[in-house]
Amino acid sequence: REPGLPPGPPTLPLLGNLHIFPKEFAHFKFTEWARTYGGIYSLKVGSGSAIVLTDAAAVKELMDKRSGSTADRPPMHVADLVTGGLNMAVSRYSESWRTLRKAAHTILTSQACTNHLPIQSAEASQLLHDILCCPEGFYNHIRRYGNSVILSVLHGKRAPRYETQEATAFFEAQHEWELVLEPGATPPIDLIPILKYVPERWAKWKQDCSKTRKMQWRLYFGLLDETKERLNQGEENGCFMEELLARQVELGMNREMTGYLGGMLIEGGSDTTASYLQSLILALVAYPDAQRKAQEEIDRVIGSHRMPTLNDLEEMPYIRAMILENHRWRPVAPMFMPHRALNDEEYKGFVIPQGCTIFVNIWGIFHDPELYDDPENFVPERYLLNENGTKPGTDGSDLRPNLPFGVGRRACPGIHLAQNSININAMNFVWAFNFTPDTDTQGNPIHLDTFDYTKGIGTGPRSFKCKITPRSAEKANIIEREFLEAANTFSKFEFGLSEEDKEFVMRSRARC
Ligand code: HEM
Repeated sequence: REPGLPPGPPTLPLLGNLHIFPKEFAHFKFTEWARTYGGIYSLKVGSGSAIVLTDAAAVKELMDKRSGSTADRPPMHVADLVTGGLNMAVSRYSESWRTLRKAAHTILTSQACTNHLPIQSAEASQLLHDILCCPEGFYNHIRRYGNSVILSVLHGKRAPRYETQEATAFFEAQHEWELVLEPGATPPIDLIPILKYVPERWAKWKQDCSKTRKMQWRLYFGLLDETKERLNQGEENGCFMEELLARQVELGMNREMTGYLGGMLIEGGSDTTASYLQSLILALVAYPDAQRKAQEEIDRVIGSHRMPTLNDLEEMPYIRAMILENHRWRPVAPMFMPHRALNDEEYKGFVIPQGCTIFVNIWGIFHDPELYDDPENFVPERYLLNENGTKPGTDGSDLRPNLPFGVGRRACPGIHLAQNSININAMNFVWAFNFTPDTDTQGNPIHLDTFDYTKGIGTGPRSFKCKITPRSAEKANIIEREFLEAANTFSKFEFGLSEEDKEFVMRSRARC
């Protein structure tokens, strides 16, 4: 370990800490080390260094205030092979990243997302309807919802079923992409660059990259061409890609960048939103008191005769607290995405060397007993005390409520769209349903493992079982009615549907 680096676990010659570097669920090990080595510590990976931040003040200073110096991403050769360097989330802090990022900000403004609320609310009403008709399928209904919202808002084309061609194509391409990105799936190409030159026929990982690239291209550029076709025929529906195509030259985007931006935003927005909502259901089942309090509040504010709308949230401090608590309890990206230092930085006497990888261990911060009372449990009440949920007498001013969406120049550009989805559905869920544990053959509740999560940079609960029942016949009727009324909003996003999709749409609108 070079002088000036923050402390960290003991190293071995040549390997550094490589032999103990966690291959999965790194946030748990990183948090354990933080409790020993402190809020800023370092890991040696061969001759390279990684800095792990589990300290809110350090995150604020280094990642937000000095973002110009910490907004790079570590090089990832496999990502470049698949995306040609055009995936905004993993691409380096480069000219093309800046162009893509600017384009994303141009379309995903708060106002633009508000303009798309009708389709988001219509999709949310289908989600309630799907759960009402087939509660045991809730996990995939939510996944369909997450995907269909982003497909509609971005590409103007919705996925009425989980099996709709575009949804399936996305889930399959995404699965391949995640496999390619998984640590250990490829040789350490970024550490030993000569491996890049192994011919494809001898390198399975290169074949996997080509396969993933083809799958992504087919979907992303297929959607782009469909949007162009609709524009040519004068059938605009106001989706974001239409705007992007119209402003392509002004934004400095070529065809490849436009197609990839549209595609990578599906990646960024689809399963993240779904994972958040799946975690919320897990929490509602595992913490019945919190569920009851949220229901009491929504009953008081809304009653039984109508569904909630986004404007109602202002009147519901407990549900707002529950939404923040779900971000804290099970963050969708427990270590954000790795950043990289562009320059040497100095912080509290430590050196953060140029070129090092920086991990923001948001899990460790959100589960720090120094900051939060009873951090392992889902306790929305903490966010009624103050906006950061910290325990009395603690200074939480280095935190901020939107911290789960990332830091500095890399912070999530989809935050407005995501928050609208989260807010609408969180209210809908507690208004509409009771969520209880599944039972065994003797009728005993089955204990839920609230740590059974998927691996990866973005994580969510693995598929789990629970019982979901409507809270009243009146509410079930309102859900049916709202879903039928949504048909109007859906109609301009339902073109080119397969025969199976058309039949599904007809059947689902005929009866539950
Ligand atoms: C619950 C929902 C979501 C959460 C919690 C979330 C969180 C995050 C986080 C933590 C990052 C990494 C920030 C960093 O490295 O500092 C990120 C990046 C990103 N997110 Fe989201 N996100 C969500 C939804 C969305 C949606 C709906 C979209 C698209 C419409 C989206 C698009 C992106 C993109 C493109 C990036 C990469 C930004 C860059 O590297 O410049 N996300 N998000």
